Amino acid sequence: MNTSVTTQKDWWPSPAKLNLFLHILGRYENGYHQLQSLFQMLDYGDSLAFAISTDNTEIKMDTPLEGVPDDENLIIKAARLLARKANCNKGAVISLDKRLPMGGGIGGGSSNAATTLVALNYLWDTGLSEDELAELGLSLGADVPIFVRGLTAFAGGIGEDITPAPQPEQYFLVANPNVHVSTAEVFTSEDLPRNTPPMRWEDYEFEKTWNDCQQLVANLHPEVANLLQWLVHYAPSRMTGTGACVFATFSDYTLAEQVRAKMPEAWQSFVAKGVNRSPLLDKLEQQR
Ligand SMILES: C[C@@](CO)(OP(=O)(O)O)[C@H](O)COP(=O)(O)OP(=O)(O)OC[C@H]1O[C@@H](n2ccc(N)nc2=O)[C@H](O)[C@@H]1O
Ligand SMILES: Nc1ncnc2c1ncn2[C@@H]1O[C@H](COP(=O)(O)OP(=O)(O)O)[C@@H](O)[C@H]1O
Repeated sequence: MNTSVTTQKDWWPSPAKLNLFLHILGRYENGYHQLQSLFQMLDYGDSLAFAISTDNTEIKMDTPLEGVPDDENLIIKAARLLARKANCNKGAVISLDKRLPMGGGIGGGSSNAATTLVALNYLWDTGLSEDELAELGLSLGADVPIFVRGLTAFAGGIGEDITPAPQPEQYFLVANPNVHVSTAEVFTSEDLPRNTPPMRWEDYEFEKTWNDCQQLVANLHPEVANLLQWLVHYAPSRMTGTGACVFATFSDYTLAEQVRAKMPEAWQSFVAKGVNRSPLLDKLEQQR
């Protein structure tokens, strides 16, 4: 008799974001930059599953991430941080289904950390509030709180000062020029503009904004410039975050897919819908 039992994994979404614009206003004394941005949540991303243990406190990946040792994986860091903060005596074996390019400016690592905090807080029953999770997340990266909150939002400060900003329904063709851009490298460059005047959120219009990192990154990596030049032929296009991914905006899904079909194969790409509420929030609500 076959006694093996297969239990289906319960997957938690870890969505990508786009920075629809990114203005750099200045630099704080600690080296971090004061910015203004619009973080658009997408319905597309990685997924994480958590097997909880109640008899030991071990936290480990069962799907190691190529090039990222477990001790440096933001998923493991987030889980350990939560366990410490909440004096948790449980463990977890974590699976990651990675779809998002790493270091692409679409927030994969930060989103993985936020999903880990939100999911384990529920599965371990550690009872932290959303504010407490966002604060914990900030110590892992400037982008983690916005993924914990899970809303399309304007962000100020270093990215943690969040104002929800629902956007009209749009589709995004997101493409990866296959170059890795380090966020730290961009922010330490002498050539980065750092003097964009502050903008009132109510004055936001896509056409009147830009990404202050785009020119620098396009100069450093001609592939980014080539990709932008190709996309802008079809739709308004811009780089996200500190790069290297680039997006083009469409009001129609089919049109976005048609342009994607024409794209040279060297550029990996996907079409995603912009959402005002992250799929992570929906997943959490389904549990309750
Ligand atoms: C600027 C954004 C826009 O989304 O770039 P992307 O990483 O998404 O491309 C993010 O806020 C990045 O957030 P995140 O990637 O979490 O940043 P962190 O790990 O905290 O910091 C990475 C590096 O960027 C610098 N940094 C980050 C945020 C900020 N407001 N000013 C900075 O100068 C830090 O000095 C650090 O060396
Ligand atoms: N779980 C993770 N997923 C992705 N990257 C991770 C993860 N843990 C650590 N990292 C590191 O964080 C870096 C930035 O990753 P990511 O958040 O995907 O890019 P970006 O901040 O440009 O959107 C990666 O190059 C990688 O070294």
